[in-house]
Amino acid sequence: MLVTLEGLDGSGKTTVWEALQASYPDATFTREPTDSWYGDAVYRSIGDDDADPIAELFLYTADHANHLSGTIEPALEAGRLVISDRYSDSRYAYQAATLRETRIDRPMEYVRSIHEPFTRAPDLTIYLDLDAERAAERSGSTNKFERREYLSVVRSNYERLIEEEPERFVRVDATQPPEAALERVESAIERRLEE
Ligand SMILES: Nc1ncnc2c1ncn2[C@@H]1O[C@H](COP(=O)(O)OP(=O)(O)O)[C@@H](O)[C@H]1O
Ligand SMILES: Cc1cn([C@H]2C[C@H](O)[C@@H](COP(=O)(O)OP(=O)(O)O)O2)c(=O)[nH]c1=O
Repeated sequence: MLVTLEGLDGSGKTTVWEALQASYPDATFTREPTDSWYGDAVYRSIGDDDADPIAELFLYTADHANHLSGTIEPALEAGRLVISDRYSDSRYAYQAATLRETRIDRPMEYVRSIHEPFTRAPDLTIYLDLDAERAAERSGSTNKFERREYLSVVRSNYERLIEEEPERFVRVDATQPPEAALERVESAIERRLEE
């Protein structure tokens, strides 16, 4: 089973992902951007305020393709529970926002269309729900994506994704204390494992 954690920067995904490692010692814990050289290229682009948004989309997508074939699919084929800190929905929400600056219309549909032929949808996606203002504050606004105005567009993109696939997403209030958020996440995973 593939579980993904999504949400704005600062919503507490990494905090939850780290804590889950104690609860699921046999699971495969992974993340995007990855720690491969593709992920290094992505981080270079994140650090470049003038990066071309289309080029950046393809860097993220290359990293995802390699993540899928090298980590996710082998672990799933071995019957393991896989828990990923960010996955395809991050592209659908974030790159759909950056591509607004380009001549591509319907950017979210475009980003989904380039994933659709090869990606694998998660079985469960936990959405850590936090408003853009608090997300920018908590993340420290250290990169170009962590600004309130941009994050509010990303947040509305996530809302669209949830609306389209309500059965895949479980929304967890990220304003509650970390222990309470973790409890909600664990019970959502348990419920899905039992189904
Ligand atoms: N539920 C929470 N309430 C308040 N602060 C939190 C919570 N979860 C995480 N934080 C803090 O917010 C910051 C960002 O958390 P992090 O887990 O790195 O988020 P993300 O991976 O989503 O960017 C960290 O300083 C972390 O300690
Ligand atoms: C995986 C992914 C991340 N991002 C962005 C979100 C973050 O601002 C940045 C780095 O991701 P990440 O290291 O997960 O940041 P955080 O822990 O603060 O949430 O890259 C995208 O724009 N698209 C993507 O597909």
